[in-house]
Amino acid sequence: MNIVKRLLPIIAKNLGLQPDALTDKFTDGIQSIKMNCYPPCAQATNVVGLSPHSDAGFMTLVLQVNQVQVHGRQIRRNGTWVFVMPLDGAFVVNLGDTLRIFTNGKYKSIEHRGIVDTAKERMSVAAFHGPNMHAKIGPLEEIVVNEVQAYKRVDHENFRRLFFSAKLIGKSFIEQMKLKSIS
Ligand SMILES: O=C(O)CCC(=O)C(=O)O
Ligand SMILES: [Fe+2]
Repeated sequence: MNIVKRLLPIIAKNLGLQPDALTDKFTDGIQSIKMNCYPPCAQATNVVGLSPHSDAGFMTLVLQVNQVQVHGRQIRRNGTWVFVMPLDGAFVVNLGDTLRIFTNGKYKSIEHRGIVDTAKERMSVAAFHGPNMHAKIGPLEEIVVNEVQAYKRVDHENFRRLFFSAKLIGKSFIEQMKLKSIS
């Protein structure tokens, strides 16, 4: 959580906001950890490792824990799946849907998926970071005074309920959060 907290004033500054614009939301913010294991599969091209999705939280730090350089992770860029190779000792940072919503779409959450290898096992640890449960999930007021609000504003609890009841299908979850008047 400390890494994310250090990035908050930098993101706020980048958006032209006061440095503490995001700080309060991350007092007692939520952090959860998930471990992923992708065993090798001879029929790798016929199976799914992890379905395409964007993470619902604010920011995810992903660490590949075994040192094998495998083609295990892809992001979708301009409609094409691109491999993201791990760097030794470095996190991969995913921007999540909550960051996208807070910034009214200025920061894009990234669609990604897990790929299985024919010969090598891959393991990763994903640390998901989100605001506290009192924070509303919606575009920051300071941003939407000057522009059209693109996403709904909901209670954090409802937001999480919506996410966990949705299927992991690409960007379908964030689509639900869009306001209908926005194409
Ligand atoms: O294993 C990976 O690199 C991806 C993990 C992931 O996207 C997730 O757990 O949400
Ligand atoms: Fe993910």
